[in-house]
Amino acid sequence: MEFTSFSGAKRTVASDAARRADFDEIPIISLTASKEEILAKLTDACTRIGFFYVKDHGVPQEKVDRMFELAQNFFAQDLSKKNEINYKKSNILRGYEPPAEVRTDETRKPDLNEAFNWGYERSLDPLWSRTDDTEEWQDNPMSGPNAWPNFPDFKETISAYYADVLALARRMIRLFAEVLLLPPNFFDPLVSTPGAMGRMIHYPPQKPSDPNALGIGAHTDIECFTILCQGTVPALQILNVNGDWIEAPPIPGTFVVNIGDMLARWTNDRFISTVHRVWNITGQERYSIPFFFGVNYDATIKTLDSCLDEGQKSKYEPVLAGEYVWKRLSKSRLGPEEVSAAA
Ligand SMILES: O=C(O)CCC(=O)C(=O)O
Ligand SMILES: [Fe+2]
Repeated sequence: MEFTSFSGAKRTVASDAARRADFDEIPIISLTASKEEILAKLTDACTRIGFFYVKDHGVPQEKVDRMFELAQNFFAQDLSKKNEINYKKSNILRGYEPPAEVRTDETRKPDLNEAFNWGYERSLDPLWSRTDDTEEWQDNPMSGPNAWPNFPDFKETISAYYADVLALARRMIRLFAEVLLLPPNFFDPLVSTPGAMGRMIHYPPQKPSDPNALGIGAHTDIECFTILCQGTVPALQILNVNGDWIEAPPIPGTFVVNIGDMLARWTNDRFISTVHRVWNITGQERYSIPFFFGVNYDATIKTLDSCLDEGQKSKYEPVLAGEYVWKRLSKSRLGPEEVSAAA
């Protein structure tokens, strides 16, 4: 079987069945280890696997727990209530996505999950909100206001979590800069108002007999990297280099971090953006909270010279971050006519 991701990359898939990851197949990196150890483990994980767990990350468990409680309560509402903020009412795809509408893997049925999506606002960013409470949207297809629901403590709960994960992401991108032998602050000016989107996702249990309808179809992530909080129900699977699906179960106190296509483009695939999917055959409701960290939407992603050998050309054309994210997200969420009308 061959699978083509939205980024155009082709991967071989040996079989639809998944197996448990062997020890060390998805490394666990402690962020309180020595810098030397962190950089060595990150280098290996980013260049060989594209996925790893982080522990000792500094985000308090209470903030995580409150997010999962919020997710359960929010998704328990009637569909009509949730649809008051349907993402099709937002011209930047923010708000509520009902089940079976988004087709992340174009070759299969739409995803079974329902989700709430929100994006960066200065009012959510401690770097800005202490000094400035005006929002200034950048001139690109992804910047703009969120679609917050009328639901108790919604924005407050999300703000508390998002601020900490945003700080963690800015810390991680400094580490990635060092892995790439760049100055640690290389990316800092590019993440002052970053394209940083959060999602709360609910995956209903599904029958194992229909692998064509998945919680979320096979895909690679779009942004630089993802910080995923998995909750307690295992269902995430990643495609290893041999074309085998391996399970990446939740580990208490950790986040899963995976490299996305922006960092793959930046590094000419020295950093690997790995295909993954969610297949929830546990019989339980599953909730997860990914955070997708990209650069400012007006930044250009052009392969770093240090990732090209002398005279080597990049596989990737330079792209404007906001346009790239819009193209990819709208492809799976809007019909082709709506995408060209909105372009
Ligand atoms: O829910 C998960 O475990 C993964 C979600 C995911 O891959 C995504 O939203 O891109
Ligand atoms: Fe993903």
